[in-house]
Amino acid sequence: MATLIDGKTQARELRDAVAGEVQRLTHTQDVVPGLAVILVGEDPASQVYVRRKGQHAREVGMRSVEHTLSASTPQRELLALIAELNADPGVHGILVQLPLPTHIDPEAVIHAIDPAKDVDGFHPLNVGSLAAGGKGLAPCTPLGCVRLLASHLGELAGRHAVILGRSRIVGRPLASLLLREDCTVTVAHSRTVNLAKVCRQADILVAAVGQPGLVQGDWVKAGATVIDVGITRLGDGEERRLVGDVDAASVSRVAGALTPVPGGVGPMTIACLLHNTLIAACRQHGLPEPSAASPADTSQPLVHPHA
Ligand SMILES: Nc1nc2c(c(=O)[nH]1)N[C@@H](CN(C=O)c1ccc(C(=O)N[C@@H](CCC(=O)O)C(=O)O)cc1)CN2
Ligand SMILES: [Mg+2]
Repeated sequence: MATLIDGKTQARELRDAVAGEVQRLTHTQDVVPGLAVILVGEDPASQVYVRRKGQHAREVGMRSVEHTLSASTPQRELLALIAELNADPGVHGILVQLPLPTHIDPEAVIHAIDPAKDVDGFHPLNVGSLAAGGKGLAPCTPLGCVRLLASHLGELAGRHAVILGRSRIVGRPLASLLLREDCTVTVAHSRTVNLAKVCRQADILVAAVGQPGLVQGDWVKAGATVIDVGITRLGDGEERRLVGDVDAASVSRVAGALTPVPGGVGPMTIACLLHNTLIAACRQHGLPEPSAASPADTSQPLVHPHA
C-alpha cells in the first residue's frame, strides 16, 4: 500500500518554523509581518478559509487584518480598499479570496495588488517572473505541492512529472516550479490524447482538475508519487464528504506514495501563504530572506524538516 504523505503535520511544522522567523524579525528588526485578507460575499467555504488564514497568521505572530465586504460591493470600492492596503507600510501581504462575485472582474482586482505584496502570486508580474525562472512570489498551492514532493522524495531533478490540469492557480505555476527543480514536466489537460497512457509515464503525478475520482489505479506507474490537489464537496448533512481527483482505493494499491484529501495539499496552501508573507515582509524591508526561496532546498531547516 502507498505511504500517505501527511500534509497536516508538515503544514504545522512549516507554520512553527515561520513563527520562529517572525519572532526573530520582530525582536531583532522591529518588523511585524502583516497580512491583509479580503473576502467579498458569503461563500461558506471561503469564509472558513479566510477565518483560518487570519487565525494562523495571528498564531505565528503576524498582524492580521481581515476585511469582509458584502456580496454587492461595487468593484471600485474593492479597488479603493486595495489601494489603501498597497499604501499601508504595516501590511506586507494582500490577498483577495477567490472566487469573487460575478460582477467583479478578478483580472482587474489581481492587477490592482502591489506585486511586492501579492502573496497569492497571481499578479502578472509574479506569474511572468516565475515562468522566466525568477524570484517573484509563487502561488501557495503549487508551493505546497513541491514541499510535499521534496519531503517524500528528496531530490526531484530528472524525475518525470505529469501535471493533470493547466489552471492559472495550480497547473501552470506548478509546471514552472517543477522545471526550477529540474524535473521533466508534462502538462496534460482535457484535450490530451490518451490521458491514461501519459499519466502512466509519470514518476510524479499531480491531479488538479476538480473531477472527483478521475485518476484510477491503472493510470499510475508502480511506485509513483501521487499528489491530489482536487477538493470537491459531495453530499449533504451526515453524508457530506470531501473527495479528491484521485480514486484513493485503487491508486493506493499501485502508487508508492499519495496525499490524502482532506489533510494533504489543502493545509499546505495556508502554511505557504504565511511563508510568502514572511518573504514579502523581508523583501519590503531590505532584509535577508528567511532560508531558501526554493521549497525543495533540503539544506535549510525552515523548508522541510522531514527531508
Ligand atoms: N485568493 C485565493 N483564493 C483561493 C485559493 C488561494 O490560494 N488564494 N485557494 C483555494 C482555497 N484555499 C485557500 O484560499 C484553500 C483550500 C483548501 C484548504 C484546506 O485546508 N483544505 C482542507 C479541507 C478543508 C475543509 O474541510 O473544507 C484539506 O484539504 O485538508 C485551504 C485553503 C481557492 N481560493
Ligand atoms: Mg488547494
